[in-house]
Amino acid sequence: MPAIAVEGLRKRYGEVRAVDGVTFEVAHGEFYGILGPNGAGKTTTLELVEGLREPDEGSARLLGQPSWPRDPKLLRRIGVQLQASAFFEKLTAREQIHTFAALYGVPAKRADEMLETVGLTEKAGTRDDKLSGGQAQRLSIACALVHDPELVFLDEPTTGLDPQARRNLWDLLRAINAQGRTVVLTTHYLDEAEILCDRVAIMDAGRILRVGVPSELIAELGVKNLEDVFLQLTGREYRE
Ligand SMILES: Nc1ncnc2c1ncn2[C@@H]1O[C@H](COP(=O)(O)OP(=O)(O)OP(=O)(O)O)[C@@H](O)[C@H]1O
Repeated sequence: MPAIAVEGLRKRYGEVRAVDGVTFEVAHGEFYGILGPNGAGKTTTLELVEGLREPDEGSARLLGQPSWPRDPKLLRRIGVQLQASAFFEKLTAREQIHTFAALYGVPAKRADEMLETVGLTEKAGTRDDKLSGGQAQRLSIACALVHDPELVFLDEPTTGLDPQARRNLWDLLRAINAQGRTVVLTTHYLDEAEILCDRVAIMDAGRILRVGVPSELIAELGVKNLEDVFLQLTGREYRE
């Protein structure tokens, strides 16, 4: 049984087919990337898969269970990185993660360990609005991991970070995956997907154009990188 099985997902917003018949599977322990330009439908796909939105059609199963309608027992087993804007207001980094831990019934000690894992122990007493972009991203990842989920979903985790902060976050994401967790991320950085992901699904206009191992896709199409793969598949230059 795959960790994630998605079948025929569709979601429309008025005339816009944000997700237009998406099917894919993710194996246990896989690092899977959903990539595509702005507006491709990555975020909507992820929200449907996570069970945060109701699909118009199709279904997603996580660890063998349907993600919609939501089931608290299943939610306990998945971690969703929320945007920093979803933090509780005016709390310090430590207070944020302790609050998440308390909601999940996780001991405070575990919350402190997660702060250490993401390298934020020194910033534990800093209020969320005083953290840098990279620190806030790491705190949101720590909050998503505090209850030790088997599946981790990250929506554009490195957007807006400087190159060094991006690399640090890549190390953290690799470590999370190396612990045996299944990781799904969306990104519009093709270089990031090429470096991190075991397999990628390339999305455009609500559809998955191709799924594969980055190096195999590049070799198959006889091109240099994933940007060229996108160009070959769509006939358009990839623009962030
Ligand atoms: N709540 C909404 N109401 C109306 N239209 C929406 C809504 N959410 C997304 N859309 C539209 O659906 C399409 C897909 O959006 P989505 O955010 O899923 O793409 P994305 O690939 O994640 O893009 P980005 O990288 O910009 O976040 C876009 O055309 C977007 O404008």
